[in-house]
Formats: sequence, structure tokens, C-alpha cells
Amino acid sequence: MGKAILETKKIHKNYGSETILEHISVVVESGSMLAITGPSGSGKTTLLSIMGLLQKASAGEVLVDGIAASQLSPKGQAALRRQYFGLIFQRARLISSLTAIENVLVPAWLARKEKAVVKKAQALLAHFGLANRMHHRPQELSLGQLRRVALARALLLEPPILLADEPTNDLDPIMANKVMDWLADARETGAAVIVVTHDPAMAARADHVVNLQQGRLVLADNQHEGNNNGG
Ligand SMILES: Nc1ncnc2c1ncn2[C@@H]1O[C@H](COP(=O)(O)OP(=O)(O)OP(=O)(O)O)[C@@H](O)[C@H]1O
Repeated sequence: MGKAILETKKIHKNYGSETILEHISVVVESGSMLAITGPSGSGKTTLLSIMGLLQKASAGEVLVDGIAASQLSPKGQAALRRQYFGLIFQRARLISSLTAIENVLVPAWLARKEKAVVKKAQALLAHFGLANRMHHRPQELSLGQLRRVALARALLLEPPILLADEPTNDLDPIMANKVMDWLADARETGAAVIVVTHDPAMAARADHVVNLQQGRLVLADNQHEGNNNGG
């Protein structure tokens, strides 16, 4: 069993008088995969972005490796985000003036590690079927291709926590399977993987599945027999 690398404590979120999330407490361990499911508008993306420190909760706390994020300055939070998270979001923008491979290397530039990982970036893109798209810019790529570039970017530095918002959207079944395999591989190497998904095949590969209903968490099930550390 891995350590609790990401924890939310009684997260609430409201926009004005509208409550979006209520009382969300989850613990995610290193080397495990959590799937967040639920109907459209139930708050899944909002929860994921609060977990990734991209948005502030109205109340409650996010602990990253035991560090209470709300206690940090915006700069400290950004540093924590860079150190711990790989983010694969629906609206995660690639930089339009950079090519696919350059976009993949952005986190490595920020961490001053690009020399060490250029080959790996190429290998990731090739693995995702983009060997002949490495030098294309985002506006020259399809949605599914953009998604794979974003995935390669998130995986490059092997972050301890991967957050993915519907990572198999816009992909054909073969590519969707590959993406699931990569996320499962990341889990095998010790990452905590959290996916928002409508895809039953993706949810079936998670260790834990939670369901959001109008901003409230309903524990759905644990997929793997013998895995009884249900949080
Ligand atoms: N900035 C905002 N201001 C006001 N309401 C918002 C804002 N962002 C999201 N919402 C509302 O919060 C609710 C939850 O949105 P969220 O995107 O988290 O849902 P979701 O479960 O991810 O939906 P989907 O499956 O359709 O992506 C929705 O009703 C949405 O309209």
C-alpha cells in the first residue's frame, strides 16, 4: 500500500449561492488509480482542478504529500504544482507558437532538465502515434492528437501525481487503450493517478471509483478483489 500522496479534507465549493461541491474528503495513495465518475455538471472537473491547485476551494484543505496547500503563497503553490503534478485537462492549452515536441518539453525547460529528456519526449510522441507530427504546431493537429501531446507533456517528468480529465475522449479505441496502458504504467511505477471519466473501460481499470452526484461523493466500489483499503 502506498503513502497518502494527495488528500482532500471537507472540500466545499460554491459560486455565489450555488453549491458545486460539498464535503469532499478523499485520500489517494501513491501507486493507485482513482476514477471520478458522475453525470455532466456534477462537479468532477471542478474537483480535479481543486486537487491540482488550479482553483481554490471555498472551504476545506488539499494536502499534497502532507503539505497543506492553502497555507502556501501563490508562488509556493505553483512550485508544489510543478513538483508534484502532471495535468491532462480538457482545456489545457498547448502553446500555439511551439511545435508538438517543444510543447512536450515545456515542463522540462521549467525544471532545466530538457537535455536529459529530449529522447524520451520523442519516444513518448512516437509511442502515441505522433512520430510524424512532432514538428507540427497545435493548430495543425486534430483534437485526439492534441490530447496525446498533452498526455506526453504530463508524463515526461514522471510526476508523483497525474490528474487527467477524460483522457480517452476524442481517441479511437486502440489509442484509448494505449493511453489507459500508459496511465496504468505510471501507476505501476508509483504514481497516483486520478482520472475523471465517462468511459467504463477506464473506470474498470481503477483501484477505486467514486461517483459525484450534484457535488456530493458517493463511494461506488473497489474494482480489485482483495484490495480493501477503501479510504
Ligand atoms: N466559473 C464558474 N462559475 C459558475 N459556475 C461554474 C463555474 N465553473 C463551473 N461551474 C458550474 O459548476 C458545475 C460543475 O461543473 P464541472 O465542470 O465541475 O462539472 P463536470 O462534472 O466536470 O461536468 P462534465 O462531465 O460536463 O464535464 C456546473 O453546474 C457548472 O456550470
